[in-house]
Amino acid sequence: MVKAVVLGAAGGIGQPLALLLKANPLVTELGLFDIVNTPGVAADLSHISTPAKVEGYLPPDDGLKKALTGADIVVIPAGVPRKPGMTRDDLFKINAGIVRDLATGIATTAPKAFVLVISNPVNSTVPIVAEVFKKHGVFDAKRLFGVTTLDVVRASTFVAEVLGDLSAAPSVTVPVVGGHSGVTIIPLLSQSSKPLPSGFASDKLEALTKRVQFGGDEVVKAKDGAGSATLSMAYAGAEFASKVLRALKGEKGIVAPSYVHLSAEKASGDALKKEIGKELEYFSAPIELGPEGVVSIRPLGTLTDYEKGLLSAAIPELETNIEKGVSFIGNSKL
Ligand SMILES: NC(=O)C1=CN([C@@H]2O[C@H](COP(=O)(O)OP(=O)(O)OC[C@H]3O[C@@H](n4cnc5c(N)ncnc54)[C@H](O)[C@@H]3O)[C@@H](O)[C@H]2O)C=CC1
Ligand SMILES: O=C([O-])CC(=O)C(=O)O
Repeated sequence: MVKAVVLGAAGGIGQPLALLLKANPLVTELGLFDIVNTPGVAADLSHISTPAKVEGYLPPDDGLKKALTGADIVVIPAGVPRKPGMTRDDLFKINAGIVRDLATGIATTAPKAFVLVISNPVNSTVPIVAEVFKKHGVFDAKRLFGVTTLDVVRASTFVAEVLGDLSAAPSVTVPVVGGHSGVTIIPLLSQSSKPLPSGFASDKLEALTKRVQFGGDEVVKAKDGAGSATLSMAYAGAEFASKVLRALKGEKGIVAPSYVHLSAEKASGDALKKEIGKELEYFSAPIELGPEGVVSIRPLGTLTDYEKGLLSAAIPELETNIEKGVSFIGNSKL
């Protein structure tokens, strides 16, 4: 029996993500929470002929607590999306408080659940969840994940496009490490499972790297005020959730990049800090998953000089984003 819960389930990401979780045969119960519209979304999904029993909850009558009771995995896409001209950090003002309050609900009702944070800015919202959990004495770094899968999905697609064979996209794997905003997104294209064409020019490599780093902006611009990536994010979120669930069920050797606290597995986390050359608390790297969550954090491996430059450029912004999330909770009473 597996209960999955989506917080922000009526939104642009929440609805298609809930659909994909309803379609996942590993899920037997699906709890949907939002401040609006969840009864309708739940009624609609409940007619789909898959195992999951679906319930929708709203804030009155302890809806958050009811949604979270018995949760094994909680996915959080609640919060406002970007409009053209905004950075992800501009969302902090509104989303930090939303994520803090939802994290408080999880800490008190489902402290053992795996928590997958989608709400932006991920580089700061994951530390917010961790700090809330620490205040409640329930923080387990192995179970907290910032969802960076969309960067990986984009890298696979864009590399396949460069190779002129979109049908290769599902089998192209590119480690994307660092964080989830602009220059903190570091695609390690030299490690693509399908190499780029030999003699791939450096200006093309730079353009491809930038496309992965700023793929979110491409969608924000195209949607022209109507929000940011929702469908590709729902796909990516469901992919990552499915890997976490398969690992929970005992499948071995599942690896997926995610933004985690580097204490999640001490030896490999410390080794990664050495590779990065900085005492960062959080970083996105390929993670081996198991029934208890993080089993180990994989090393970055050999970086090209260009990728080393990307890493150096990412570190100051990551540090600032992490500190912003940590100090938001700071000494505040919850
Ligand atoms: N990690 C990633 O790769 C990505 C993250 N995002 C982020 O995901 C978030 C959601 O994006 P969209 O779904 O497009 O936005 P949206 O506005 O369509 O949906 C957000 C939903 O959250 C709900 N919500 C607001 N406050 C809430 C609360 N206190 N409790 C529960 N639900 C609440 C809203 O009612 C709405 O239904 C944004 O912060 C966006 O930046 C978006 C794409 C990719
Ligand atoms: O760009 C945004 O604001 C949404 C997001 O995180 C992405 O699409 O990667």
